[in-house]
Amino acid sequence: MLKNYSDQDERKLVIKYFACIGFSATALMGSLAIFNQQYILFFTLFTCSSLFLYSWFIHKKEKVAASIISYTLYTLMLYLVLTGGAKGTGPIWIFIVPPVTFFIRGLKLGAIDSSVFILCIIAAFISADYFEIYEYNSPELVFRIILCFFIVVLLSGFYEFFRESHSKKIIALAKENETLATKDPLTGLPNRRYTIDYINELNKPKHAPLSIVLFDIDDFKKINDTYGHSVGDQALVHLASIFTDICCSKDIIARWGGEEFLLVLENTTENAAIKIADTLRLKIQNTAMNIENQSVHFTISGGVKEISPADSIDSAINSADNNLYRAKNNGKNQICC
Ligand SMILES: Nc1nc2c(ncn2[C@@H]2O[C@H](COP(=O)(O)OP(=O)(O)OP(=O)(O)O)[C@@H](O)[C@H]2O)c(=O)[nH]1
Repeated sequence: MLKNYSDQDERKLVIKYFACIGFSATALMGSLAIFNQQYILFFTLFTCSSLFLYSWFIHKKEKVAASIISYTLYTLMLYLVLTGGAKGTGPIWIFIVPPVTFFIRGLKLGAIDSSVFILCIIAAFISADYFEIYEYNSPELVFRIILCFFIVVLLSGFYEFFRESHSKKIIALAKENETLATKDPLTGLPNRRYTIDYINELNKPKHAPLSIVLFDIDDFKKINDTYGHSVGDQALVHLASIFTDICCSKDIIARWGGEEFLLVLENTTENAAIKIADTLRLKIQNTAMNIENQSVHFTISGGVKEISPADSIDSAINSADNNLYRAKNNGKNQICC
């Protein structure tokens, strides 16, 4: 049950933030346009403002919201370049495009959009002149605006590239830390800390009855003493793999510590848990491990306890431990409840 790490939530927030800014800015500029009796400009800004507002209300499909914001912005910018905007100041707004595009569309789509947008901007400047829509008096200024825009695209692209790679490194580190904190490094099974949290989470009426089985390998000290600690480690890995093979995907088998394993069974009564534990016990007894060309058989003992949502987890584990103790005292290789 590893967490799903991504920077998707941050990106959603940035999309909402841009939708809000886009709405406010275009609404304000629209008000100025109507004040200056520029009705076409007012209508264009009012339409853009509505689209920004609409994208703010899109909660689940953030890619759709990002596309609406981007394409609304591109269209508005092209319109401003083509018509000159208010008194020829239209083109200065195009510098908003690169950071917004890279922030909300990501590096790849941002780079594609920015490249296409530069070509469209050049075409818009040429068309404004060719179709006599607006006359830009200084070709040098137009050239410098385009050049400067290109530099801002490069800088925004670099920034997004470093931001994305840094974010990927942090996500990988967080995943690695979570694995280290929740898994036993030898067997790869969940560790005690993770399992306690898991049982607490699971101990709810909808999963009841919940049963646990605490297993302990019989006479494991002999394995270490006879073959050495590293063979003992291999034996633990061997037994862990038998446990995982037999358990259902919804059950969890954890390394509880040393040579102890804990099985957690949701919606399972004590009687059913005993049967499952006995199946595991027999499987382990009958599956030999090859150690130094000898077939070595292991046996396990287990203590079962059914937990109800009102029970404390600590006392349930203590009861399972007491039952395991009885299984050991009764001659090992058995399950007690
Ligand atoms: N190789 C290895 N041995 C471990 C590990 N953790 C615990 N052990 C060994 O497990 C053994 C447990 O010994 P005991 O508590 O005496 O239990 P036992 O020999 O299994 O006897 P019973 O529990 O009475 O059946 C000790 O020798 C520990 O060193 C581990 O991670 N690797």
